[in-house]
Amino acid sequence: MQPIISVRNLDKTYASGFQALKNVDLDIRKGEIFALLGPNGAGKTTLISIICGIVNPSSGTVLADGHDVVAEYRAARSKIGLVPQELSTDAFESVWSTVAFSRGLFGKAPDPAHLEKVLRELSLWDKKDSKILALSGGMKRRVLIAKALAHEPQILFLDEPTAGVDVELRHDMWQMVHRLREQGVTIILTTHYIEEAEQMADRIGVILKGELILVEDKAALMRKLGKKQLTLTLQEPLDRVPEGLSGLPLELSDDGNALVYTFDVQSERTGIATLLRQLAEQGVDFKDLHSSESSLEDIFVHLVRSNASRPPVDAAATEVRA
Ligand SMILES: Nc1ncnc2c1ncn2[C@@H]1O[C@H](COP(=O)(O)OP(=O)(O)OP(=O)(O)O)[C@@H](O)[C@H]1O
Repeated sequence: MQPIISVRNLDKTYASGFQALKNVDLDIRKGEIFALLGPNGAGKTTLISIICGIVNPSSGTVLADGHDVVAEYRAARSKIGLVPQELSTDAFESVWSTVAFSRGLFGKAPDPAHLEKVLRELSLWDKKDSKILALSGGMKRRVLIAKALAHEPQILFLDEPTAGVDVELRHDMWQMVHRLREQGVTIILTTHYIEEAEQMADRIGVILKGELILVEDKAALMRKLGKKQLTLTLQEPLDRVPEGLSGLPLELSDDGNALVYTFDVQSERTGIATLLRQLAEQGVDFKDLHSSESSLEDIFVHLVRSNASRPPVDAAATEVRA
């Protein structure tokens, strides 16, 4: 199937000389939930802004549903809904008129029934006549989503959708995302919250210093990079890992009450049988054991750390950062 978004050889150097994106290639599949992860300043917003036609690329191409986002801006943009991080709408407008205006921007005929559905789903219906300025921060976030959905986009971008929102709104957003996916909408979200990506995404892309260093199915990513740990709670505390066990990937907990054995999820042989035999030989008794798997967060921290020593993408980057 043709990807709904196709990014090729994308570079972005801002006027300051700062290279925010370097040679990004990315295909987004129709109907998937794609999470773009990366630390502050990695280039997530820049990438989204280019796909949405708000920022021009320095080189490379982006097609949204087959339309070039620069050459065929209007056609491409009409397929896309963008929920930005901040509201830059007229504070004196009512919720209804600002959302209706957003729909009109894309040349869509008025459709009060659709707008009502969107506002109801976002628990904004009883606020439809309120002025934006009179809304709470959370309600303003809901208005941003309503605006993005007003023209029935096939692709929805959510830039840090749940940063600073309360539990209820976060829950509502996740539900909304799943509902939209059921309707066939493709969703791309950026997030700092690994938990969010872990719970919601089908695929994950990791962006670091302007480079997309990894794109993977979430399940495969967790299988590939995930580690499992087996924790053995000891009968008697130890003050160090016994000599005879020193060749194994074992660590003693700080209080000396548990031994933690780490192994690859992928590898065929976990070494657990050997571990248990050697423990018995060394006379180490345990009263309990449990295993746990690394979270996406562990994987992400590991990725960022192991890439921390990479050189910046160009010399200008060093200057700006210095
Ligand atoms: N208009 C601009 N001019 C110069 N540099 C810019 C401009 N916009 C962004 N940058 C720089 O480009 C880099 C990437 O910024 P971007 O906003 O894309 O990152 P991000 O991954 O979205 O970060 P965050 O998680 O903090 O939102 C940053 O170092 C930023 O300072």
